[in-house]
Amino acid sequence: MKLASLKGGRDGRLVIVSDDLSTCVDASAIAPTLQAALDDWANIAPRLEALARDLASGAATGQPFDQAAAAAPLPRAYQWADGSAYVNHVALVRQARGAELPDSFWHDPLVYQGGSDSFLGCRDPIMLADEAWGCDMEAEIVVVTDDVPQGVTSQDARGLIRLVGLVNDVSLRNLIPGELAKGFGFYQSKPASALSPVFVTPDALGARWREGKLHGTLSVDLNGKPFGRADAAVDMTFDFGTLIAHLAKTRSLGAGTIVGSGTVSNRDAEGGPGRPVDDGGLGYSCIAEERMVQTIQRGAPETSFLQDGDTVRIWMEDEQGKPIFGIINQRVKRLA
Ligand SMILES: O=C(O)/C=C/C(=O)CC(=O)CC(=O)O
Repeated sequence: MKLASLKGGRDGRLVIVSDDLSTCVDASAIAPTLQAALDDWANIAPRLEALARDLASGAATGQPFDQAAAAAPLPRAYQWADGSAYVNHVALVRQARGAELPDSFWHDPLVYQGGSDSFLGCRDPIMLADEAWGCDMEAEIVVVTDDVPQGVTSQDARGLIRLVGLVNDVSLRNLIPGELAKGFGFYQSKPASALSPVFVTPDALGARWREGKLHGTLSVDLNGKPFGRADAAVDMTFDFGTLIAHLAKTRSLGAGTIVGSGTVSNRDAEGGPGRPVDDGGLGYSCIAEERMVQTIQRGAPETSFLQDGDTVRIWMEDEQGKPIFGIINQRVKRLA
């Protein structure tokens, strides 16, 4: 089942979207918002599934689904906890700012809590006040949990994942070093993130969803050119079950918690940090990685961070080449 929230009010209006994303049907008579559905998932989900079957069979009349009219599936959420499960990414961004990579990062997940009071829709602009802040995209996978009990095992946590989607976890690279040095973690360096227009239940992902990971190429284009083609399941050191168990070690998690994978990042076939797509590699899911590789190879970064007017496109295709979660397609806009 695929779910979205059409823009309207603070929390949007819940719709069920057809598999091919062409049509949707209002589900607000069952649950007005996605959060309301998650709050009572065991009872609500079977009713939503029945409506999804009616949409697929034609028994329910759909309307055209316009991704541009979609808010984030959860326009605001009780919690957004972003992991950093691709240690290749952490190694490169740390190298870029001269910070060490502790060995513990290979067995103890790194997580921060991001702002969840306003997620951007998939076509909302990235409002940037100052290009000197070093604006970067980070293409990631997210899952949404049901209620998670404190102390859950990673195996049980996998069974509490209700939805899967994509995020652009926008980062301001040049604010990060000073902010992390203060000791309380990210705040100003993590502006609003954008979510994919559609979230999908794990069962509807078939074989792409296994062992707590999403399998498939996460495509990232920068200004219309291929920039990243990494596989989301490859080099993911911590699966989502492990990330959730880490989050719930000392407290329970409320239904609707969004958990991020961290920037998807693959090493290249020779074990190196990766090559650009136009050089035959899998590219990068953020600009900071490419800049670091350029610095290693040629002594200085060449690719600019995001400027006014730049566009970022993030999506994952199914076997027929159709976007599974819709497309995040954002333009950077100077904040006047
Ligand atoms: O350590 C840094 O300089 C920056 C790290 C990130 O941006 C981490 C993050 O958001 C999680 C991730 O994408 O892996």
